[in-house]
Amino acid sequence: MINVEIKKNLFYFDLDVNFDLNKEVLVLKGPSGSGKTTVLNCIAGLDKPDSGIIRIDDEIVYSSRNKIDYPARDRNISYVFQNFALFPHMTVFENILFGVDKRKREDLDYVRKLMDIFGISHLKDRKSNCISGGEKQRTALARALATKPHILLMDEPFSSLDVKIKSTLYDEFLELKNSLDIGVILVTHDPHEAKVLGDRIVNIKEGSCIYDISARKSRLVK
Ligand SMILES: Nc1ncnc2c1ncn2[C@@H]1O[C@H](COP(=O)(O)OP(=O)(O)OP(=O)(O)O)[C@@H](O)[C@H]1O
Repeated sequence: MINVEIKKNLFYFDLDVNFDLNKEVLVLKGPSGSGKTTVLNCIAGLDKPDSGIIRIDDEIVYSSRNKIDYPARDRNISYVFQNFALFPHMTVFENILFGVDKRKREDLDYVRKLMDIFGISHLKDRKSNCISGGEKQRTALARALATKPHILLMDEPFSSLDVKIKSTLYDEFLELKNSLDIGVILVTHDPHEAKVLGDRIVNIKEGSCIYDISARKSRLVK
């Protein structure tokens, strides 16, 4: 589904990562400054590797050798940013509709369904700067899924939330992920979150991948 083999010179070390993603949740875990966000940005087309190749659904979206570099909008990827990046002057509904073809009735119905699933329908007309952290997280996730991406990138989306809200959102996220059948790359510092949500964990240390197959095993034996 996605294959990443990229190198990039960063300030203190070289990023050199190499992994595949299928329809699963792959967790990128590692200390602050180890290169996790840079990897997501390169996959999304918001940053550029120095060399390498990125394939999405068997299509090459980035290749240094062949000088291919698809813009972000053509990669069929959605991105949930750490601070959610909602448009504060827009309502919850307008935020989620952003990027959706509003002329298509089935797409509008899908947006309403997502709002139901995430329990935010009652906030439809509320400005997004007047909702709680957990509600912002749900809105950001609904917005990311509204465009029906093949890949979902999430950069520490739960980090600013309290423990109780986090565990509710973990359950909602896993339920939805199973029904959507998409690939997810989730960046986190939190070992518990990595274990609960990840099918597979890739640790990044100073720009290099260290694989950890234990997470997948522990999920399989449950
Ligand atoms: N455009 C850039 N060019 C060179 N170096 C960069 C660039 N952007 C970030 N860096 C450096 O690359 C390293 C990795 O940064 P990155 O934001 O990817 O780390 P991270 O693992 O996501 O960190 P955090 O968990 O704190 O968000 C840092 O040392 C940073 O200073």
